[in-house]
Amino acid sequence: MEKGTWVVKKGFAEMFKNGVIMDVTTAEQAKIAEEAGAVAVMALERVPADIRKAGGVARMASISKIKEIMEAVSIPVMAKVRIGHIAEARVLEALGVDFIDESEVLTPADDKYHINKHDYKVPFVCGARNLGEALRRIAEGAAMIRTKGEAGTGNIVEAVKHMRQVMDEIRLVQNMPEEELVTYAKQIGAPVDLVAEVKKLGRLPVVNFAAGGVATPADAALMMMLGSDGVFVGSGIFKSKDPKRMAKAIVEAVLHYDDPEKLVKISEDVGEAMEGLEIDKLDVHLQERGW
Ligand SMILES: O=C(CO)[C@H](O)[C@H](O)COP(=O)(O)O
Repeated sequence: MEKGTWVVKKGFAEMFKNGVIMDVTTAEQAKIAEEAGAVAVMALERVPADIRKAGGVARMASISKIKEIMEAVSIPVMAKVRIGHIAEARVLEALGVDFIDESEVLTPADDKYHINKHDYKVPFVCGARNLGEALRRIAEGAAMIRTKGEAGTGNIVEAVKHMRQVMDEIRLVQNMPEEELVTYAKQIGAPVDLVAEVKKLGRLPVVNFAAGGVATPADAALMMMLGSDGVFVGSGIFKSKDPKRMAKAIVEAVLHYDDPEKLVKISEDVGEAMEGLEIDKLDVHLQERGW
């Protein structure tokens, strides 16, 4: 099958279903993620909790860092670019990463436009807080969506809010009479053909993962219970007391989210979770980036 077609990009994303994608900043962390059963890793300079602490401008990771991670593992390697940074995206595509995350966790490069992702052979994942935002990203060519949550906080409340919002809107569209679709599409700023596809499928046309704030196995299970296709975790693993155990437990929790007895076992002895932050006390809300 020809590389870079819509079918291949979307199908590749579907292979991550029911899995955990872990942010990693070194080869050593990438190996921990792979051994824990992560379906992919996301190479970046710092996990979101440290990006938050450091402040300043957060950019695509250095080439040497991404290469180090690509050489360390055999699972797919994703990497982040700044919103709208078409040059960072071309660099990552040429480098041969498996997936690009056009991410609000990095400082946006363009305050109006996202990347035209149809123009690339490499698939993209993008963040969204509601159905309109998710469908705008898909219209631009995103082959995978992740709800944004509030990355780096260890606080699951925003991830829950965004997943519930997307799921509520999908249910609304499913029950909507055909004649209301055009007006609704206009209201949420989404192409009407994609709104019609959501109505037909009863879900987004691409996989939808949860991200931002997952800090315990129960948080990961919660996102699956709410209808997520899988989970991204960064700070929740590598800012916990015992990343190896936490990583394994989160992978297990995603697989067995509907089995409370198993979740008891999985949640035992994971060590201390990362410290959490209250959303109203934050200086920066990363989720507000993207349009
Ligand atoms: O940025 C991401 C996806 O693009 C991260 O994978 C995710 O949001 C991590 O958040 P956290 O550090 O809160 O787990």
